[in-house]
Amino acid sequence: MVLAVDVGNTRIKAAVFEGDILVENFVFVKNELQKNIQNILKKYNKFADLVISCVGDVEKQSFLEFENDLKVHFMSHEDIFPFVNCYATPKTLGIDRMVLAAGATLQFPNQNRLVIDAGTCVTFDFIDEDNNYLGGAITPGLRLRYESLHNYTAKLPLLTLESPKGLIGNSTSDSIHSGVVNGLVYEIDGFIDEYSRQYSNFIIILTGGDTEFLAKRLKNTIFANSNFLLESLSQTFQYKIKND
Ligand SMILES: Nc1ncnc2c1ncn2[C@@H]1O[C@H](COP(=O)(O)OP(=O)(O)O)[C@@H](O)[C@H]1O
Ligand SMILES: CC(C)(COP(=O)(O)O)[C@@H](O)C(=O)NCCC(=O)O
Ligand SMILES: [K+]
Repeated sequence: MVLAVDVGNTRIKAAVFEGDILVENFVFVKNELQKNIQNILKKYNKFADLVISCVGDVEKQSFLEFENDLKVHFMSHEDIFPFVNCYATPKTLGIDRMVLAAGATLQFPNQNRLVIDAGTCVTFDFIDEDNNYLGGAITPGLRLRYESLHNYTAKLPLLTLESPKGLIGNSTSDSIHSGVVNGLVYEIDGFIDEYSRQYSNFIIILTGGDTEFLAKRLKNTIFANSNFLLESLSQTFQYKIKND
């Protein structure tokens, strides 16, 4: 069994894999990392590997204490990936984005792929049909947009995610919900439309904490899978073992 852990900038996601099958998944916050991992290890008690993709500020040491129980692998830029990295600054590319690109390459062979990860930030990653990772875009995610409006103004309240009542916000809160939610939805659809002008055919994968909320609001057809990063992490790890 493999325990895959994704440390994002907001939350930590973990999933238990038996071969390719996702058996159970977990979400927790940074300061409950060790307690949660311990509980998962105790519950299944037959893990061989712990594989981690980390872009959040969690110390490596927090995972190394589990080395007595299983093998601990941190995905890194030095690993083998199934695509050619054409990013001009490959060493600064988020390891989560590399894992997403690897998952898209392995799961959807011989086609152009656009991966959209709606987490703390919304990231776009494009891998062409020849398996060249070209790059993409980074923009603030939904919660970050609400927080920025509050943190950088004197008068705007901090609101939590809500469906806008319509296009035209008729109060401060309605205006914020329309701006944040409609704004991101139009942005994503706008990006997809622009990609469509350059590439006649590509599949779109949407993942991250805001997947469900966004999926039903986009006009474009996408393949929505909240677990895509964890599944990709497990697949990238298997790929690394086979090709090392
Ligand atoms: N319990 C929660 N806590 C924080 N964010 C949440 C929660 N549930 C859903 N979200 C949404 O998930 C997004 C963050 O996604 P996530 O995948 O956890 O980010 P990251 O991978 O960057 O840690 C936020 O924009 C927020 O709207
Ligand atoms: C862009 C990110 C902050 C996204 O993080 P997340 O929203 O998943 O927490 C992360 O992929 C990162 O730190 N990237 C480094 C810069 C780059 O990818 O070019
Ligand atoms: K992201």
